[in-house]
Amino acid sequence: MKIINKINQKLKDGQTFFSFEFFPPRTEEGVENLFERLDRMVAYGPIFCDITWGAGGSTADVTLDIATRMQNQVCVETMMHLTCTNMPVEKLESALLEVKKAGVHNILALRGDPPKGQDKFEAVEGGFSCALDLVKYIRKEFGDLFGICVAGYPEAHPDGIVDDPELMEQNYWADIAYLKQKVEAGGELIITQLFYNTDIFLKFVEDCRSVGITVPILPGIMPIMTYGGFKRMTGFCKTKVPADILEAVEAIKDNDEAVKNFGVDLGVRMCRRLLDAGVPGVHMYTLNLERSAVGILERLGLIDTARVPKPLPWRHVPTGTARAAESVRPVFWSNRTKAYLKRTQGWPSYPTGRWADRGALQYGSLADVPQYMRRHTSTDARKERARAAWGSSLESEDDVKAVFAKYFKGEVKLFPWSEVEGSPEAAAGEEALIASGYLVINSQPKLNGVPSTDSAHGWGAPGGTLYGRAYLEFFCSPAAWESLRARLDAAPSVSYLAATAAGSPQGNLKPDDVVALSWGAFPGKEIVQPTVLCASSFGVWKDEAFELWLSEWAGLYEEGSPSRQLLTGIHDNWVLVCAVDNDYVAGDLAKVLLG
Ligand SMILES: Cc1cc2nc3c(=O)[nH]c(=O)nc-3n(C[C@H](O)[C@H](O)[C@H](O)COP(=O)(O)OP(=O)(O)OC[C@H]3O[C@@H](n4cnc5c(N)ncnc54)[C@H](O)[C@@H]3O)c2cc1C
Ligand SMILES: NC(=O)c1ccc[n+]([C@@H]2O[C@H](COP(=O)([O-])OP(=O)(O)OC[C@H]3O[C@@H](n4cnc5c(N)ncnc54)[C@H](O)[C@@H]3O)[C@@H](O)[C@H]2O)c1
Repeated sequence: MKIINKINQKLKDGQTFFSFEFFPPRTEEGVENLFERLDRMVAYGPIFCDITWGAGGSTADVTLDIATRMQNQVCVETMMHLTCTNMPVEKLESALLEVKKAGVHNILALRGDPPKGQDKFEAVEGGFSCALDLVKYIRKEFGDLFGICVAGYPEAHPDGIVDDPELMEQNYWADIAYLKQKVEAGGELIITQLFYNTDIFLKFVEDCRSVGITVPILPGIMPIMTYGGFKRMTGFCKTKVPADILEAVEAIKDNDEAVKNFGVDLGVRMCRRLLDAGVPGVHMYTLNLERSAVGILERLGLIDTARVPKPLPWRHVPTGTARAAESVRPVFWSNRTKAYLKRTQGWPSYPTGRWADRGALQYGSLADVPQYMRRHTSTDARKERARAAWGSSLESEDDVKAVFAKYFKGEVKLFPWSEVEGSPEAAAGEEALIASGYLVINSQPKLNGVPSTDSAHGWGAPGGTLYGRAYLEFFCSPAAWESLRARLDAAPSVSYLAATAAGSPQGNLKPDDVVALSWGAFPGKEIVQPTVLCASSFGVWKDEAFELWLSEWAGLYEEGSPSRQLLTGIHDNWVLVCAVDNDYVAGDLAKVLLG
């Protein structure tokens, strides 16, 4: 969906909004860290996130890949920066075709800075010499498909900043006249260069309006995070820093913590002034860091880190994309959303309703998701981190059990069966179950009439009432399975499925059974039923769940080592069980399992 349409809706509803800008990290490790941060920051509900295009096109492939993953895996409306530097038209066209295919339909069209070692911008052969040409090109070749944003300079573009006041004034107005051309050619939104004097920004907006530029103008806010970074950036951009700010920063320049805190205080003051003056939203230059941008927004009351909004129990897909209408997902992937989205790429949604044919669900093969099968072990640094969390060597099944226990107590934040770092939502009885030898990998608590605003289990709009059947999924040893199976068969309200790595699923659910696991009643709406246990998907999931023993965990240790043998043995012999207690009022699933 075009970002401008989302902004127009916010303007109509009188709601303030914010957005986050990121840049492509230089290493693979950095990219993975960025995605973890994105997961956390997107949960706060930015209206969009954008990713920069490295100077001179140096990060083209990484930027394209990150933009694609942001839109389709992190599920946030994404805008990609694109510049003309070193980009002949054919390269621009192929980049645009690639993002079009990936569903990234918002572009920040820029000229770009001159390549390193060159003072003046010169168009590459067969390329464009200014952002205006790029905007025109995108509109000519792609019609109205892309939402186009352009850059604005409240203090004029640095090339036009000169000492002579008369010439400066001329350059300032020439820049505004040129900005108007960019808008007339198709620019629907303006984001500005950083500034520290809010009066200058407000005057710039007024001046733009005076020449007939009517599109929204978002202030680019760069929180001061380090003294060095602040000096470098304001020097490079020729930013006018008010004397009181400069003095305050100079006085604390050797105290990094004080500089960061000052940056947050200043960001809050600047944004408050801008919002009070009628600016509709703020664009945060995050520099890929969380603390300052989130700190500012929290103090402005635009986000509440203690209550992160959750429209559904799982991350929703941006409106306007093919998956936007999706409202149901199988429970198995609840901690592996990205792998699920990858394996179901091309589905409009999980088939629901009376005529849905779930027997024919076509999941992508495991080979399509290598990135997500080695989430915690994809780089040496990650392997190191995972070994620190799960043990540098494992001697017995008790050592393995201890890792699960620590994860559910929140003492370990990494887990082979979860893409995200953090502590799982507590369900009933995991501790006792793990102590009894059940290696729990997923669970859902029994809910019977919990308010949708509940701090632990809430999701959806306020005013709703939530229900859920207790669900537990775990590996158990072949010896434990014998007696457990008899108890599960005898329990009147329990449905279950079980399988070994090599075997087919067995249990008391039929292949086309679907059990509702969570549902909510909201005023004026039909029942929403976002999580299900889908029997036909279990066969697909169990291969993934077993494979994670090997790709995420056993692979940390040397071939032939006792640790690797231990984990491979569990993979080869243990049973994966998923069980649901249909009695969400009086059922006690943990009791059935413990016997
Ligand atoms: C929000 C934002 C994001 C940015 N992101 C990136 C990024 O991801 N990657 C990156 O490399 N750089 C980025 N930049 C920097 C940007 O590429 C540079 O500032 C560059 O020097 C100018 O780009 P532009 O799109 O503003 O250029 P343009 O709009 O083309 O303008 C450049 C200058 O030339 C003048 N000019 C150009 N053509 C004409 C004309 N026909 N008539 C009159 N005047 C003209 C303009 O007035 C202006 O002074 C970003 C800048 C901003 C503000
Ligand atoms: N608003 C901007 O003007 C802006 C934004 C992004 C990038 N850029 C320029 O693009 C080029 C490539 O940037 P990169 O992402 O590869 O790495 P980088 O290391 O130069 O910049 C890292 C990040 O800092 C921020 N940033 C950099 N220059 C900025 C500026 N002048 N104003 C506001 N924010 C700025 C952006 O978020 C950028 O992604 C550089 O020349 C950079 O200065 C400018």
